[in-house]
Amino acid sequence: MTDYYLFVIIYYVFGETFLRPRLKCVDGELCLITGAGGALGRLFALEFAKEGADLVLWDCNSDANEHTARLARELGVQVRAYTVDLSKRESIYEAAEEVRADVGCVSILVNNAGVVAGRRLLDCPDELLERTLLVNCHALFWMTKAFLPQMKVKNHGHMVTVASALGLFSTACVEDYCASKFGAVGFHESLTHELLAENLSGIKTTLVCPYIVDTGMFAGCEIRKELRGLIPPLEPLYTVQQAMKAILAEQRMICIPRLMYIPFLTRALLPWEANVATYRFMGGDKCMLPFIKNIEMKNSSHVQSPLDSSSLSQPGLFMDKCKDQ
Ligand SMILES: NC(=O)C1=CN([C@@H]2O[C@H](COP(=O)(O)OP(=O)(O)OC[C@H]3O[C@@H](n4cnc5c(N)ncnc54)[C@H](OP(=O)(O)O)[C@@H]3O)[C@@H](O)[C@H]2O)C=CC1
Ligand SMILES: CC1=C(/C=C/C(C)=C/C=C/C(C)=C/C=O)C(C)(C)CCC1
Repeated sequence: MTDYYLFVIIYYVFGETFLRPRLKCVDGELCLITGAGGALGRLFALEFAKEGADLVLWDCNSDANEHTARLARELGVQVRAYTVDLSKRESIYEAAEEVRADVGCVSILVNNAGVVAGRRLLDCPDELLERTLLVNCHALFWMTKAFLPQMKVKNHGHMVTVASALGLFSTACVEDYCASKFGAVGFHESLTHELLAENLSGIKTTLVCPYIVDTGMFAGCEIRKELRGLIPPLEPLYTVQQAMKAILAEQRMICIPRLMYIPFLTRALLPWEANVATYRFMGGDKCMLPFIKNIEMKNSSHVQSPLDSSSLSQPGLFMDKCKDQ
């Protein structure tokens, strides 16, 4: 018995590190992507379309979502776009009903949509902090309740959670975001254990934890100048291609780049003060300050108008277009 588990542990440690995994085929699967109008969501849609999966695209930004849908249709797959506000449970359940009636059972769910308040906690309107938790974390509950039951019936499916490196270790001034992404990681892991405990081995899970990606969401966030060449912000396409490889290999988790496993491990292994010293040395302690300053500057130079849609996608701006729907 002990020998068996020892063998299994060694097999997976070395297997995952050294063996080239076989990639699964998702041709003909129905894949739902949230935040599909955004940078990574759009790229996920196009990568899944290239693999032959039909798509259901959700976003609160109808124009951006439709744009993704048009691009994906050009690749020859079936695509339906839905305007959904993920911060509202009812909006999720209603859209899920519509999807079931329109196209049937979703077999791959990519929970990708995410937001950040982008303000210092004490300066941030409560609603903006709440929104981060609702979109990045609570929505995972409702999405799972809406789509997992059909996967369970067939013991077939794949749940992908796009979390963040900031769901594995944290930094200053993004309390809302870290709380939501640590929540997403915990949710994802617990769900994975539950599926395994129920012997539902046909339902796969993948957790995606990227470092800064050059999509504009964290524009300005930077570490110490001398180290920026060593750990540069990630290209969006590279990020999604790495995530796709992990998904198709049915890998349980991926940090992008792999270097991000180091702060994840040292957070747990080193004494707190040693981690603080490392953060200070690498500029990880104040990396969010220029990002927040950026948003403050945009907010202060912006005359707020409900008709001015250019303001709405910027994090930290109090007007939230989703609220108007
Ligand atoms: N960019 C980065 O540095 C990193 C990002 N991530 C994660 O990757 C994911 C994608 O990020 P990225 O592509 O950069 O972000 P984007 O802002 O480009 O895309 C997010 C999309 O989600 C949409 N969205 C926001 N709120 C809601 C809502 N309430 N209901 C429905 N849709 C909503 C956005 O619409 P709108 O634009 O109109 O608000 C946007 O289209 C997020 O989960 C993010 O946390 C992880 C690590 C690093
Ligand atoms: C804290 C810290 C670092 C910086 C991390 C950063 C800057 C992460 C940004 C992540 C983002 C923006 C994720 C979005 O989801 C280092 C230098 C890697 C190592 C030391 C600890």
